Amino acid sequence: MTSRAPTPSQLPHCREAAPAMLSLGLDSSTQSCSAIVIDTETQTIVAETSVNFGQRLPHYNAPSGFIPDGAAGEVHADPRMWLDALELLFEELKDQCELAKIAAISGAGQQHGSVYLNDQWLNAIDTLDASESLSAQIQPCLARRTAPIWMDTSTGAECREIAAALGGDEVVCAKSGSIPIERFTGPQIRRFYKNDPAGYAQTAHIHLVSSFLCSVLCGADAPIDTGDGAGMNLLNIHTWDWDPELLAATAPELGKRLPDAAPGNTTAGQISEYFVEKYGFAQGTPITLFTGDNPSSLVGMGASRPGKVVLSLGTSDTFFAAMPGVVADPQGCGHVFGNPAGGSMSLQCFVNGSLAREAVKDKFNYDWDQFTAAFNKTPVANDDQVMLPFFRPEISPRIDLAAPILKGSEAFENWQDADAAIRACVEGQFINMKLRSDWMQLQPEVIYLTGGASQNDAIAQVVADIFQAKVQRLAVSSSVALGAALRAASHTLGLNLHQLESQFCQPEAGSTIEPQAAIDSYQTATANFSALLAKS
Ligand SMILES: Nc1ncnc2c1ncn2[C@@H]1O[C@H](COP(=O)(O)OP(=O)(O)O)[C@@H](O)[C@H]1O
Ligand SMILES: O=C(CO)[C@@H](O)[C@H](O)COP(=O)(O)O
Repeated sequence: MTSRAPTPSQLPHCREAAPAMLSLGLDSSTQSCSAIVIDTETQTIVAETSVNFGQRLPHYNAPSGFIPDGAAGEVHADPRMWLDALELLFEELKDQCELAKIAAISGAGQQHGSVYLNDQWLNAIDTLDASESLSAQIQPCLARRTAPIWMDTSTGAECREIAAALGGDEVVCAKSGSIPIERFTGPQIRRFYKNDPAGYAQTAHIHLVSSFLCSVLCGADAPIDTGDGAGMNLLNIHTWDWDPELLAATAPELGKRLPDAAPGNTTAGQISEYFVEKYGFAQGTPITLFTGDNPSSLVGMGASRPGKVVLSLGTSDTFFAAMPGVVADPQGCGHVFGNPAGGSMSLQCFVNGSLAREAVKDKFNYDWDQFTAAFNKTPVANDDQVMLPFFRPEISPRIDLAAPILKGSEAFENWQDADAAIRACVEGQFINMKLRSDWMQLQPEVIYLTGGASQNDAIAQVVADIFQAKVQRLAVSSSVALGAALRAASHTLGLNLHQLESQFCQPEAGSTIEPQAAIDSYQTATANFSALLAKS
């Protein structure tokens, strides 16, 4: 997530204070890999840095973190890019803070993405040579050159097959917390097994992005935590363990290819010698299981206990909250994931998030300032002209686009009015979000905003107006990495997680945005949106 937190040099005591209780949180999300180091004694941020994949590693040809123009809905990324970014990140981090003083480590990865490894994997990560790069040494272990990620929509047939084998979408949803979903790892594994049986046969281990990176850091196979594991259509959300029927419906002998599933507050291992020698971490530093970026953000937003609603505007837009019990979406669009602090969380994901906003911005060659200024030049609710802001297939609601096109009301089809189109796109996104998140039965008075687009006050104002709720941002904006640092500190240093959340997850002073529009301002626009959607 993009950083707005004070830099270490702006923070008092950050280098001088005795850093006895330092905890490192990592975040490998869609577009960047980020790190934050917190000092739990002085309650300060010691270091923070981020590596943008597209900007820093352009040779992977993934300007937004994924390889563009995949066939048949495929969206993949190169795992070597994530490894190179991790090394760049540690290079930068060691200039900001003495890594030997870090006592606890955890992390998070973009959800659902899967890495396929052959039988050389365990030996390779156990015997890494610090004079070589991670990517060069792990490349020979890749049984599949690239990793399908959460934007991949190529598995419609496999979703139907898994549902049929189990007795319907509802059965899969009751077991796994979600109906079979194209981007989820189980359907992705099934497609790989069907399309490339030889590649599947060579695959000895399958990891999520989170458990892959955790394993590399430990030099040993790490379990998949229940927060991220629930995004696979393979984990049973009642036992929080792999479900034999889901495994059998997905691919043969899948169970032996998966690591264990375990709760997030489990020690994965100790940092491997490679990172001790190359970057100066202390030998034996414990690593807590990694989780998905959204479950991690739940903690980093101070929302791991039910009561707070979080809206993350990263590459995807996600709306989520910790739940007192298991609450599943009757329409089958939403998901139940494990809450890293215990219990579960509900989440609704909108694939057309930041990249859709960027598409409208780029269409008019605007920068973010011009994009933001458009909201001052246009009326709230845009005279009730709405747009269906779907530039790529969407899950919330399900929209399969043969070719990515913008669906809009007639007023926008000719793209005459840039400012109105920008407002219509953003308003369409949040009208849609309000309609799709009703199943969680949350009527938040405050929405906690995070992710790269959360810094945009105009977008935050639209959220406040449509949800008729206050919007707040936190002082530390990298909530995924912060959540990982807090989880590691709690688990390894024995500190109370909720106390850590109240220390580190405070609203940014003056960041509250109140609703300005009248309560019924979006009534007609919402009806128009629903009508347009029904016609599409
Ligand atoms: N000023 C801004 N206004 C709106 N969106 C922004 C702004 N700055 C950055 N963004 C969006 O933030 C997105 C990246 O968010 P980030 O949380 O870093 O993503 P991820 O965690 O998925 O890698 C970019 O795709 C960009 O569109
Ligand atoms: O698919 C989902 C959640 O189900 C996405 O939210 C991914 O987890 C990617 O997250 P960002 O990189 O957009 O934060």
